[in-house]
Amino acid sequence: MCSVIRRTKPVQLARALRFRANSEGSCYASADNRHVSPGLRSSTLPLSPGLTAAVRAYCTRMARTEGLFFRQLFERESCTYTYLLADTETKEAVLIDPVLETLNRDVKLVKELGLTLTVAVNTHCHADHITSTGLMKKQLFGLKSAICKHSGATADVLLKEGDKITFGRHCLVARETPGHTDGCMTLVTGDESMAFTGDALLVRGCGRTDFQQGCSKKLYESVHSKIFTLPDSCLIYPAHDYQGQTVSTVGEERKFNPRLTKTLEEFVDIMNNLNLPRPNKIDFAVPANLVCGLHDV
Ligand SMILES: N[C@@H](CCC(=O)N[C@@H](CSS)C(=O)NCC(=O)O)C(=O)O
Repeated sequence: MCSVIRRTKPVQLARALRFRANSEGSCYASADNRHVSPGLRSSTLPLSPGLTAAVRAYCTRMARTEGLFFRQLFERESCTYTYLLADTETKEAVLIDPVLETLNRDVKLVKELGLTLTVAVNTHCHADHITSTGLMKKQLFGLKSAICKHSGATADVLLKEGDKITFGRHCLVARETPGHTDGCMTLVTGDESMAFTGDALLVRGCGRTDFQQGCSKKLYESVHSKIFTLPDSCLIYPAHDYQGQTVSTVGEERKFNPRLTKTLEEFVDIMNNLNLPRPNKIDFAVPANLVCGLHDV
């Protein structure tokens, strides 16, 4: 941590982070906000240039792309991150991996911000929670659902390698990253500054490969060829985190990921011995997600 941050008391840092969020509208301390007083008012807080720079460096959840609104949202039961991106001028927006439990929160936010949500995309057919894309389409006129064509799921848009989801002046480019499931995609911003990796790559981890067409060899190849080839500075935004980590970078994961820095053989061995319990909701989440979450609604 840089020296300016080290000298800053936690409450000052929290205020500073919220100030940046309010003034730029492109930063949101989602998971950390759970520990910040909701009544904290920060709009009058002056920031020295040094602190501004430090906060910028610290708060990597800020979009670095001019005119790109970005917000990371959290669903606590499944520890899923949902991401809202929008063009600050045209207000066209895209939502990544929305969860049924937080449907109302997300719809309310989109409406409050005056955004036109054009696409709600799932990075894959999730096994641990039900997507809200189907129900959200009933609430937001014109919204289209999207998922990878190899997922086996129905959606308005079936994506394949290289397809672009455009919103205003920005876009997300689909990279197929199978291994956790056959239909996993990583969505990369047009300038390669951010990658939404779903369950292919997690912060210091990766998705499990023991169900839903999981294949550890495929996952290793996907991450190395489609994610680790992005610039080192590219921010990694995963679909889940179980330890409160919110973001990483390609450079960090290439160096420090305890699984993917290993050889293929060692990786396969690690993945074969994770011994994780089955996700609690898998038996009804998968069939529901194959139809955008509308199964038996
Ligand atoms: N306990 C949770 C499921 C936790 C889990 O298995 N997470 C998946 C991603 S969601 S299918 C995973 O790949 N984890 C990798 C890891 O190393 O933890 C539940 O019951 O839902």
